[in-house]
Amino acid sequence: MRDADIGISLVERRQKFLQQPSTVWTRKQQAVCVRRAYKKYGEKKSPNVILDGLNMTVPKGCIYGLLGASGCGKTTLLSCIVGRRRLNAGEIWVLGGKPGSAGSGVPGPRVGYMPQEVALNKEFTIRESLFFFGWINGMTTKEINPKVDFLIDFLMLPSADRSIKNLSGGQQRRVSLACALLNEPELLILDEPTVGVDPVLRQSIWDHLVKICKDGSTTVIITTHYIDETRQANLIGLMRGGRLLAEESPDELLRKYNSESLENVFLKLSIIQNRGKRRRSSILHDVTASISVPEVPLPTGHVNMNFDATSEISGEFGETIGPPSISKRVSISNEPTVQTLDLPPDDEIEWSLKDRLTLFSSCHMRALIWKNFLWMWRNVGMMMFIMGLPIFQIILFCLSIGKDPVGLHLAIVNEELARGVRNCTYLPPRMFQKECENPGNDSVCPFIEYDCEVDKLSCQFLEVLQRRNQKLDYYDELEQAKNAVRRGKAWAALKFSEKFTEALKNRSDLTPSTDPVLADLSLNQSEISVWLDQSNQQISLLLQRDLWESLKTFTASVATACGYTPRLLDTIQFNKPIYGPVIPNFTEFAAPGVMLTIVHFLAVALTSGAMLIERNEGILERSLVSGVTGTEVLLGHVTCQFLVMLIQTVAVIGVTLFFNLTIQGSLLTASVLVGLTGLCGMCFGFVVSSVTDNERNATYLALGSFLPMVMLCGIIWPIEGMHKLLRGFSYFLPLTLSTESLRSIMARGWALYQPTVYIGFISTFIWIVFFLGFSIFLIKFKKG
Ligand SMILES: Nc1ncnc2c1ncn2[C@@H]1O[C@H](COP(=O)(O)OP(=O)(O)OP(=O)(O)O)[C@@H](O)[C@H]1O
Repeated sequence: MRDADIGISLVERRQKFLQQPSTVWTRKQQAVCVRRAYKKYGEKKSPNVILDGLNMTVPKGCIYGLLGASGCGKTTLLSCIVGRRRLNAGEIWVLGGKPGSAGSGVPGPRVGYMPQEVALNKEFTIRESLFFFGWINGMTTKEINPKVDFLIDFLMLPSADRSIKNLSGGQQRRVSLACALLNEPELLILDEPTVGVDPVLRQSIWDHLVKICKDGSTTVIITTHYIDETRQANLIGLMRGGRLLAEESPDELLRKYNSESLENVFLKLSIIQNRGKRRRSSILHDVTASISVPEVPLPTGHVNMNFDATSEISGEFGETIGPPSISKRVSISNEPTVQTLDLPPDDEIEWSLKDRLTLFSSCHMRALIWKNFLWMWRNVGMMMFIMGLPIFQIILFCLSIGKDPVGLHLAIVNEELARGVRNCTYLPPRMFQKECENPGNDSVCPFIEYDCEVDKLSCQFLEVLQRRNQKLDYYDELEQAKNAVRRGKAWAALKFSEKFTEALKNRSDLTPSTDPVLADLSLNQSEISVWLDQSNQQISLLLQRDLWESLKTFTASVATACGYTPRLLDTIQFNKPIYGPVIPNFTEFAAPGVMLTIVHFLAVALTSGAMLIERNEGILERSLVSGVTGTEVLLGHVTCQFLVMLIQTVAVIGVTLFFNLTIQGSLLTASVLVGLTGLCGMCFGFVVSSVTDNERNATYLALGSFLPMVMLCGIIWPIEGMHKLLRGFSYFLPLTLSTESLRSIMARGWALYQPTVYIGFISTFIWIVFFLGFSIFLIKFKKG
């Protein structure tokens, strides 16, 4: 306020303002000044125009009642004023600055905002809610305490320790009002604060507003559906069709329109506005014709409204006259004469380098971290579930995935044994006898120990095979065995010919001079014929491996028994592996990827859920209006959820150790990578919650990204087996390089200096920075 203005009344100040040319300086002296505001929603082709060249002037120290039908755009206008939505065109000055501009203090504690929705954490008590908003507005605990008592008493609220969720809708709105009043801001913006409030309390709320505005230090903009309660306002703005039909004091409006009530004034103004439009229906014409509207003199200096057939009435009063900035309607304003005046230069707001470089304020961070921890505490059951989930999932993985299948049925036809008795069941390995009634000599495999003189070598091979925990079912005929495979009763049919042993022994006698027919016969008879069910790759690969391994053991045993070196038939020697177990298993391969996927996606679910709750309940919006920045909100969540992630990381590594999964490398390096991946998931969760509007879409996005990630990041299948194009793309996904890195730490024992390992760390770090930056950008710039 200018020194010269101090001490003069609001009415005098307003008159003075109306008489002087409109300049940036005069606009900055108002609490709020909106000029030629244009705002639309929707597509370019069919825009839904909400503000259409609206002008509004709210002098400091006044109570401004913003009235209008439901859906006329009051909330939209207010959220543009507090800097949470952007105009498509036009300008807004709030407390001397442009909302959202550096150093304007808006959003910030200078503005108290009570949105239409309750915008409170339902799990918190009244006291906790007030403390949160007090702290983010820079108040100390000592300052808040007496205020809490006053507001509870004044707004007739129940005990301060009552949970918000246990309050009635009206009580919740009063707590919301208390949060806006708490820090006594310079500008109070209240969106329907008196809904559901009984008349006595409504009156005392108005009395309170009148009291705080009296000395000019507070300005109130209030929207309400109870038109007549705004009689106590200093100014009323009647909004319709994207503009203000009038902006006057209640008494002046009643006088000008010769009306008893403000509702009547609104009705008359609406009719005036409609007259300018082409008559859309005869009914509307009949209605408007039946109501008499007085000739209204316009304030000095303004031309009469020009109701031509193609234009609409803008109906502005005083300074509010202004042309729609974008629509092609006919202008009825004389303001252009004012606009052509040379405007004084814009005041530069002091904005130091320190302010620019400050990433977060300690009071905001304290309040946000406290709120997040309190939220977790109030949802302790859910938090325990979230922390326990990775343990449960890793246990499930270790118990169910990657172990060799056992008990697979093999259909055996061993023609070396007598018919009929081939169906007998064999006892477990090493007790290699048949459980047959009256077994004859030919009906049992005749030996346990290996002996060069044996006449049934097929039995020796089968014993070795049986030791690998597969089930051998005996059939008389090959066709029966094959049918067993066809019917799914067995995974393979194996046949030993009648002369298997003899032919096998004859193999060593084969020379180039042997009759080829005899040689061929001998080779055929000494072969084990196998028919596999290859419909399941894992099982058929395993059976092939078992058959090769059994054959190797069998030949080595026979060679030894016959006095040869066991390596006689070994032409390839697999030595002790350089990395990994002698018998590799899928668990060891998949474990690193599975661990990272679990930690990553649980973090996505946790953060996106928490952020969406905060945003959809309006708490985020309200905090941002109080001056909290997107960066601070994210940092607050990162701090709290990092703790959850630490617990999850320790749990995941602990379960891995418990199940004896190989961790050859440093436990610390592996844990840090798991933790970083969780952090990366957390930041992805922020992105998910920023780009989606509700939990359902967030779930679709998170689920939609889960499977491609699992498939493309080399978690269940080596990247080397992918299509060439996909392989290239896969390296740009968040879990690919980190999975490879963790696998190298766990299976190969590689340290951080190995490129594969540190590239995994670098890639995860880059993704964290990208996701975090992108979500900060979205929070900051994704405004309606
Ligand atoms: N984010 C949005 N996207 C598209 N349309 C929107 C959006 N927000 C509001 N609208 C539309 O803009 C119009 C004005 O909404 P707004 O909430 O500002 O009205 P209001 O005057 O505050 O209504 P009420 O008094 O019922 O709260 C409505 O038609 C609404 O459907």
